[in-house]
Amino acid sequence: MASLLWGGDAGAAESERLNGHLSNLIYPWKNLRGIRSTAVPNVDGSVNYTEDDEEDVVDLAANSLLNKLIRQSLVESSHLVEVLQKDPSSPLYSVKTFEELRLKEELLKGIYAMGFNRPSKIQEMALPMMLAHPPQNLIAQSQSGTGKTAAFVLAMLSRVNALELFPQCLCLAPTYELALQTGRVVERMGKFCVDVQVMYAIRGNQIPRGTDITKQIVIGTPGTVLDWCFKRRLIDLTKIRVFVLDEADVMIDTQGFSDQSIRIQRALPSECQMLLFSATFEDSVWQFAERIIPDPNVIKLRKEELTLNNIRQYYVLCRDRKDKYQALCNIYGGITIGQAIIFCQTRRNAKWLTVEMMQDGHQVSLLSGELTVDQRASIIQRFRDGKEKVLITTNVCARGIDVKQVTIVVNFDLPVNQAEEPDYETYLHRIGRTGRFGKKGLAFNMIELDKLPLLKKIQDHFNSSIKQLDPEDMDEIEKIEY
Ligand SMILES: Nc1ncnc2c1ncn2[C@@H]1O[C@H](COP(=O)(O)OP(=O)(O)OP(=O)(O)O)[C@@H](O)[C@H]1O
Repeated sequence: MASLLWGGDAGAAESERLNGHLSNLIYPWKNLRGIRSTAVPNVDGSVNYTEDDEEDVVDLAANSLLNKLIRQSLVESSHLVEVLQKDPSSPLYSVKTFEELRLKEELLKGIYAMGFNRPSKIQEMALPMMLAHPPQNLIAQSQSGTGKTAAFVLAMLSRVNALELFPQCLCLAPTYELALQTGRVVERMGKFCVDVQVMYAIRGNQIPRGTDITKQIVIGTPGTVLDWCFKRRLIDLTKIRVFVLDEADVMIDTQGFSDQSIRIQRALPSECQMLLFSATFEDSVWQFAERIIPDPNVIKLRKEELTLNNIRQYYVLCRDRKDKYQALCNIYGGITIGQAIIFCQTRRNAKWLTVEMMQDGHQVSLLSGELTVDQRASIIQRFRDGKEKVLITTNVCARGIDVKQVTIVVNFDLPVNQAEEPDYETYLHRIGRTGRFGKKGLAFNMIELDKLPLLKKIQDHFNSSIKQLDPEDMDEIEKIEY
């Protein structure tokens, strides 16, 4: 199957250029929220940076892309899938194999070529609903990595008619890069569906006026899709059979996207199948989902809860950051550390610490918000491969990054919110583990005396004990095991 931005070799070349763009990880996320660009420490420990005390803003779209780039396999869950049917009296089907879905031969081949043996938990329930006749609408929510994209790509590919040369499936994504990622899944899964083609309705894809779009699947961002449908009349929405709204939680976070998506949805024919996916399900997502998906079935897979139960937590009282660093060195000298993640509240502290540690000969890498998503992905990959033993980071890494292999987490600064109150959720995300893995861990909090009340609040909030550690008492440090 081919993917074209617009027909002919020129289109293919352009597609390649955009895809290449993505793999070279050169995305200007840093500019999205007005964050200044600063340099990363050099290998020799020297550093050229503009010092800033900025905290990294968590960018949902960037995080989502990062998750996709670093994901290595399906995220399993021990929870049951919850299903809410539009018509509770109709039978509920679930499948344990892809064969049961009676897919086209070439599609089944594509699925197996991707290495999928059986449907994921959410796919077991979602696929029969999505492929049912007559088509059913669906709202599905499950954590990132549980197989949602693969599910709706399968639905789109199974519903297109390759012989009809006009857009039949329309998928909205919150960013250009996320649209390209979904397109890649369509290309891989549809590898043997030779006559099915994808087109990207994204900024920068200039289509001459009067062009007849012959590709069956269009993936794009709401603004450009709106433009192509209403202003330029390149897409006839009345012919769309499957409408997918992906990453709804990220979508509603971007101003204007909800309204644009709703405008597009309103112009679709009533028999068009409408599907909405989201990794999280706050009330705002739910309200949006209900506005845009009529008569939906709903599927939810709850996320594994994080717990502090298996984590031994310590705190060390320090005078200033130099003192914190000294305490860190003592801990480092006293216990055998495999790999550790150290969290700092500001980029400035993270950079300072990186330089100090490098100068002391540690293998350290720095992950912070000024890096492009691709650079972040490659730093995380290197860390996972054990190329660096310590990852120093800001809040940009607190969530969504799988730190299973890391047994030591250091809060070089306690996470606080803008009101200077403890940020409990971030604390939990930094050091918590899913109880299911039952893995043990150690957490060290470096705090100045005036931050002690914050620590106390964290302790009370989680009803867990955080023990004081004397950084000078090497005997005590050496007794710590994990
Ligand atoms: N049935 C399956 N068997 C094995 N691997 C699968 C299966 N379904 C999906 N995967 C793989 O698991 C990973 C996560 O799947 P997918 O991207 O579809 O999840 P997602 O829920 O859409 O995540 P996100 O919300 O981040 O997009 C991908 O690498 C995908 O190729």
